[in-house]
Amino acid sequence: MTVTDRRRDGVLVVGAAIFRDGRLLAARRSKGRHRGGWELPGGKVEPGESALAALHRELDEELGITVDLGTEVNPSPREAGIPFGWPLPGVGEIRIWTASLTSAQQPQPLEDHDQLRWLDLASAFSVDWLGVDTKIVKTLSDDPELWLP
Ligand SMILES: Nc1nc2c([nH]c(=O)n2[C@H]2C[C@H](O)[C@@H](COP(=O)(O)OP(=O)(O)OP(=O)(O)O)O2)c(=O)[nH]1
Repeated sequence: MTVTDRRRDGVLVVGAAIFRDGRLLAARRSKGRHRGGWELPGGKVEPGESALAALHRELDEELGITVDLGTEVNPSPREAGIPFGWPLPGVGEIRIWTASLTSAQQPQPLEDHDQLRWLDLASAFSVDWLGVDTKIVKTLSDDPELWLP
């Protein structure tokens, strides 16, 4: 897979929609401005780092897991109007990929999170997602294949 490290102004954040047995992994932030909000795990791309390298690094640091990445989850062209990821107002943008665990691993909230939860489609909106994540999860919920047990 070829991934361009295009970016608009501001910080580039990357995240993973990790599915296991038809459930999506949600993580609750334990500190900072977004404390208590639920997100897709990931973090900021560091200078000189590729987006995908950053994503694998963040998942290892935050959850102690290794993943296989699937496809990028993009906003609908109508909503985005441009071929970038999801706008993070005042921050930059976030790009999201679907992912699966490479083996039978148990993600742990090692840093940045205090709770993890696996959500099926029926409970996908039962947590208080950060603003843009609500839209991302809505897009994910439109693809029933991801949620097959
Ligand atoms: N990781 C992640 N961040 C998100 C999501 N949705 C969302 O608005 N954000 C925002 C919150 C933060 O402003 C920014 C990500 O910063 P971060 O704090 O996770 O990144 P990091 O671990 O590299 O940061 P740092 O504490 O080392 O500075 O993006 C999401 O689904 N996942």
